[in-house]
Amino acid sequence: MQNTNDPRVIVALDYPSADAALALVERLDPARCRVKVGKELFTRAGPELVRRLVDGGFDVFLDLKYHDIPNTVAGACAAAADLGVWMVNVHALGGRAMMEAAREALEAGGRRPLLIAVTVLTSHSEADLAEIGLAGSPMENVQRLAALAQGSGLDGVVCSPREVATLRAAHGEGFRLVTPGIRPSGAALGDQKRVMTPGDAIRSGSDYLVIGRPVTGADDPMGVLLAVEAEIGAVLAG
Ligand SMILES: O=c1ccn([C@@H]2O[C@H](COP(=O)(O)O)[C@@H](O)[C@H]2O)c(=O)[nH]1
Repeated sequence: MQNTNDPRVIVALDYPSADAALALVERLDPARCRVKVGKELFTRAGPELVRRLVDGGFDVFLDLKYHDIPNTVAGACAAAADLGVWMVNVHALGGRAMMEAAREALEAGGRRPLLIAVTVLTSHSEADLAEIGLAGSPMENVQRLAALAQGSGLDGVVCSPREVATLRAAHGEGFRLVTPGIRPSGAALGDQKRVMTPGDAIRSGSDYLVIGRPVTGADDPMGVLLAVEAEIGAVLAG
């Protein structure tokens, strides 16, 4: 079984209402997984739900991917910290000044959440990047943006599990690598393009695995979660 002091799975609560999210959350153990609130649920249910999850003992990753002028992002990060979240994120494409402003805003507060940056979305391929004017492979872009994020004082990045081994070698153990694009063997990819299985992601050195639809869209979400936990546990046990 995985180390319950530092659960590696972050369940993406991509639901259209607080009630739908809470129906799953009530079956989750905060000692065994973390939860992520993203744009859909936050826009529907707002800070009230985030507070409720925090009060329920969950480490909450507020995944709103802030990308705006530095002053605006700094204010948004301070507001996220006030909610008591465990982790908050920005887009690395917002640049150094924005990321530094976000970090400084969090350092000025009492309880400092982890601050990480999205590099290249896991739904993007090299062709998608070319279309928006970013030359090079996803790996090259992820490497460049991860270096910028670390240089701006951030705690880690969001990347696909496929880039984890390279980033781990470049940035060391303390730099958090958070990976969506997790698909248990045989699961539908949906819109994800750069994916790995839970076991392979852990083997590659991923710190935290973000898993949404394979769990939330399953007939038996808890069964899928237990299988993911067992797959991770087997890798961690060596
Ligand atoms: O590059 C990124 C950044 C964030 N996400 C988020 O992770 C989950 C993944 O959900 P699945 O259903 O397991 O695909 C989702 O909330 C995304 O907003 C990402 O997928 N890729």
